[in-house]
Amino acid sequence: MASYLRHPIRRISLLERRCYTAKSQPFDSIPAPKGLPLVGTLWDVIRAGGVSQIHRYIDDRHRQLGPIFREKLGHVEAVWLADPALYEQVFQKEGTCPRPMLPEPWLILNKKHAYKRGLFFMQGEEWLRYRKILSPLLLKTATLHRHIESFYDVADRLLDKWEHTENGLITHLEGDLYCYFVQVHILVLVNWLNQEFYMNRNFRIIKTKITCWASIGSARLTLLPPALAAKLNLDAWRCFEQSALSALQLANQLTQTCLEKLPPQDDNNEDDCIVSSLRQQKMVKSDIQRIVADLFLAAADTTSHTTQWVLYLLARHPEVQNKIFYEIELVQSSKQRIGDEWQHIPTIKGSVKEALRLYPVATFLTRIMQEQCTIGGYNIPPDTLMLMSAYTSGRDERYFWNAQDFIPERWNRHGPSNGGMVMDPFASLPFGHGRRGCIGRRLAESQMYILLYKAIPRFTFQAENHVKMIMRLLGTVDQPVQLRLRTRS
Ligand code: HEM
Repeated sequence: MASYLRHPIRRISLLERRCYTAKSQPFDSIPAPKGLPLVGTLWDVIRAGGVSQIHRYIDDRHRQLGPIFREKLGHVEAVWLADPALYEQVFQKEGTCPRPMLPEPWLILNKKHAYKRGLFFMQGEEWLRYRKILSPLLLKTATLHRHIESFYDVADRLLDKWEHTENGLITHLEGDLYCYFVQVHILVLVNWLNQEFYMNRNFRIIKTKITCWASIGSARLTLLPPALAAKLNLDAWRCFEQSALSALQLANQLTQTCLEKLPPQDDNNEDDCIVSSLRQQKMVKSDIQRIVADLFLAAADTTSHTTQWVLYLLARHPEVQNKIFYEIELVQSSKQRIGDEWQHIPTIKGSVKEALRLYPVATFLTRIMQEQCTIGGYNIPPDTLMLMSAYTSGRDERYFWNAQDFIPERWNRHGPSNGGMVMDPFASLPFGHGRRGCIGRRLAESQMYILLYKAIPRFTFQAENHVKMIMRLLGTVDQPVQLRLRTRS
């Protein structure tokens, strides 16, 4: 907050917004920091705390250089944006098959090991074809509602486990949530979950280690040209390669096991789960496998880290927990219960939105412009990488009243006290936007709402420590969150 007040990001006037499209200055005139010969601004990054603090580093740059600047970080040159009007321009010009930035270490790895990957790694016509098949399946509410009872069941098991922790202290929140979200995604994707999986504690332990290695490995790689690191087989590359291969192997094994457990193809059973729907589309098994394996990887990390932030914020705000508790009581006492009450708790929805605004797991949205265009009044050549700084715009006072504070009510459109608390919702885009926006958004939101809907009536949460955000591929906590829970009487 203090840093914001000292150096507010320059405001973009209405006139300037209009001018963005009217005139175009050369690319080289985009503000840029002064760097040293050869190493550029590398020392600045290291001084600021390295790649794990990159969100803060970029935040400071925006205060210094404004809502648009260009900078080469490591081997990647990009134009950085922190303004909803500029985001809008990027999405307007992203084309029919938008190109996000694919992490280079993963591209090298895919090529080296001849891995064909899922939707996120696809481009052009191939991406468009699979996206058209997957979008309606993942957005279909029937797919979700079919599993509600099972979701409740998985949530109850996690909460039962928490109820029996010693002194009510949850010490492995990240691992517990990861396991929970893998289980609910298995239900949706392959409609199979049994005792064997609940018992597979190894999965959680292995995965926790893998996430950690993969993050450390690729974080170290981002300052090194990955192609060079791979060619020289440097320690950082080997670390990344080992952990990434283990993660892929695990996701593939899981998908393979799930495919084997699936009942034989039944033409009348198309809505049962995503995999059987894909089989209905006559998709070959190897394609189903790579797509579903990548969905597991994309789904479990993002939802578990976000839920960790939500629980942490709620634990710091007992008054919000109580508000949710009373909203749930109210909905449950209503005579018009229809079984989807979990969808109608405004403070749960607001809490998830606030956690994603303050701690967006996808801290930067990326697009590679395919044609020459004008953004922010500057000429942008084809193949320029645009990085949208979600962390910075989500905490900007111009778009959110008391932007540094956790205020779930600000998102309640029908509430009495939200007037003027969200000036521009486009400044917080935690699921991205446009044609390549997150395909799992509805699924992720529902699963997070259901867990909170089950948890808050049972417990109150209290945070035993303070955590900060660091980048480990995703925006996550710098140390394990220690939650103490008490059973509500
Ligand atoms: C809190 C949870 C989640 C967050 C914050 C999140 C965020 C994002 C973001 C920011 C993108 C890039 C969007 C863009 O560039 O415009 C994305 C893409 C994607 N997400 Fe999610 N996601 C979440 C959960 C999920 C889940 C549950 C799934 C799968 C079931 C999923 C699957 C994907 C896939 C496949 C893509 C690539 C889409 C494409 O390229 O067409 N995500 N997500």
